[in-house]
Amino acid sequence: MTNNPPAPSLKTPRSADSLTQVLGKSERVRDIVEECADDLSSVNTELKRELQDGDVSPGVENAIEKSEAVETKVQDASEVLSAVNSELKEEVRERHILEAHLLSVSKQGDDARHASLHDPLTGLPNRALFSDRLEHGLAVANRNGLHFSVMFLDLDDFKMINDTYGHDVGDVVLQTVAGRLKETTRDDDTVCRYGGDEFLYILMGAESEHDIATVAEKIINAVQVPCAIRVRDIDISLSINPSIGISVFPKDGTTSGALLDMADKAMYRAKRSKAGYAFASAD
Ligand SMILES: Nc1nc2c(ncn2[C@@H]2O[C@H](COP(=O)(O)OP(=O)(O)OP(=O)(O)O)[C@@H](O)[C@H]2O)c(=O)[nH]1
Repeated sequence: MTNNPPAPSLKTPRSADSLTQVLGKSERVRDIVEECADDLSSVNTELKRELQDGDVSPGVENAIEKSEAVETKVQDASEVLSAVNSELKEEVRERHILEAHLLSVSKQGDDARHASLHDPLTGLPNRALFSDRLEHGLAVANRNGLHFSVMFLDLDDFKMINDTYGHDVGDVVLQTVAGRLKETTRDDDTVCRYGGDEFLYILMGAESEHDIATVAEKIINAVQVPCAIRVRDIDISLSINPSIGISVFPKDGTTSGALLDMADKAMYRAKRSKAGYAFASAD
């Protein structure tokens, strides 16, 4: 039987801060060693003067020689320590640069991830993130026998705002509406910008039509509040109504596609009837 050597364990490299602490300790040791070298040197100088002034025994002469040898060693050690500390200082400097670079790369990764999952105009989750959350919601609801609903919200006559006041004003309206939708969302829920003037909600937990309708009314009331916008130095107030279609899991569908499709159709019914919101129906 052959004994394989144990795999080398990978240790996390020391951080620049931790290396700085080591450097601090090493510099304190170097200071002490330097001090010892200076003390030894002055003692040895004194002893040598005594040696020149008078007779001393061979034993003392021997001791002085040894003491001078120790002085040389301590001085050498102090120089080596200084050189080691200089290298350590350079290491700390490089580690700082490396850490700053890693931080910036990691931030760029976070920013790119955030950008790929959020709508740049409103900051809301985008379609991709919504799909992910919807699939997750389906899995959780399936596993635990829970209910949830999907709301498809489309703004009424939004094109008219763009056509009348310009695209930039339309953008501000979309941002204002998005902010209000976010405010009416609970932590468990998700709201996303699906595209153009369309938004989607996942409403976890609400089971009865009455509860879901209450949330839909709350959303409509929030969106309907007139938007105060300054257009080319003139303050205007723009009102917009949403139409909401609602599908409920598992009654109206058990896949994301089916739930979105049912909510979309219900939204068009709500828009046609100007009812504000409508639940999906089998017809
Ligand atoms: N300002 C702005 N407009 C956008 C943006 N994305 C899409 N739109 C416009 O949003 C409008 C959406 O129009 P529709 O939903 O088809 O029409 P609508 O006027 O809302 O009519 P209904 O939905 O039938 O009530 C179009 O004019 C698009 O050009 C955007 O990011 N900013």
